[in-house]
Amino acid sequence: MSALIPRPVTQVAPGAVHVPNWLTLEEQRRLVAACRGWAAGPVPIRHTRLPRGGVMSVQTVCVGWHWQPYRYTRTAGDVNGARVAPFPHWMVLLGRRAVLRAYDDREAADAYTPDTALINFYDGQATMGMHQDKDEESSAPVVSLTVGDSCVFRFGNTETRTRPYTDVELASGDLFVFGGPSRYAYHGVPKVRPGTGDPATGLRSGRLNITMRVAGLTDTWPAPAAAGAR
Ligand SMILES: O=C(O)CCC(=O)C(=O)O
Ligand SMILES: [Fe+2]
Repeated sequence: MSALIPRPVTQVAPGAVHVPNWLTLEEQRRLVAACRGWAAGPVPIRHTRLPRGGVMSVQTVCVGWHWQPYRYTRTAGDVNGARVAPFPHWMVLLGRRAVLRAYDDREAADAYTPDTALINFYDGQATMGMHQDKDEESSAPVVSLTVGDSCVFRFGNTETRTRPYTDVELASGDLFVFGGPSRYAYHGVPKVRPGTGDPATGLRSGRLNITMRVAGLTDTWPAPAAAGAR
């Protein structure tokens, strides 16, 4: 297919849109570099511990608000107690462009102000079970980006974690947005395809996934003063 012809957008379910090859290689490179920085700190990337003692196979670091099962906080009490990195304005703008591309709705795009992102790193074995994203106070759409290895993204229904679902192949640069009637659909990643990513993104192996959301929370206390600033 000619590079000049935009690839079609696929509606997987009402409000759930897949846009293949949305990010340029340069944008993917910049995302990889930004995520590398966040993975190093102030809260290092880690396998999230689950309340019943398990650990997730995916590694996750958050910006804006820290997610741990099943709430958002400003500080990472389950990691090192540090405050998470701020949500950068350039990522707000990227989120708005994503919503505009997915829904072709300027008003919805302009109103979209993501304030948290989960950055997930999958090695060849990592998977994510079927779940709903429902710890946010807002029902604004979730914007998901893939860089690196492809995966099978299973997009289901709002009622059960089982069928009916659609298996979507998400490749490097792809955008997936789910909002509206699909905002609370169950979804998961049953399989990553090792070796399918282009090392030119800066990611030698594995799959990077960034999901932006609107946590919709307000701070009840001011940020702790920096050491020495009292
Ligand atoms: O890796 C993905 O594509 C999905 C990630 C996800 O569902 C989540 O972080 O809640
Ligand atoms: Fe999710």
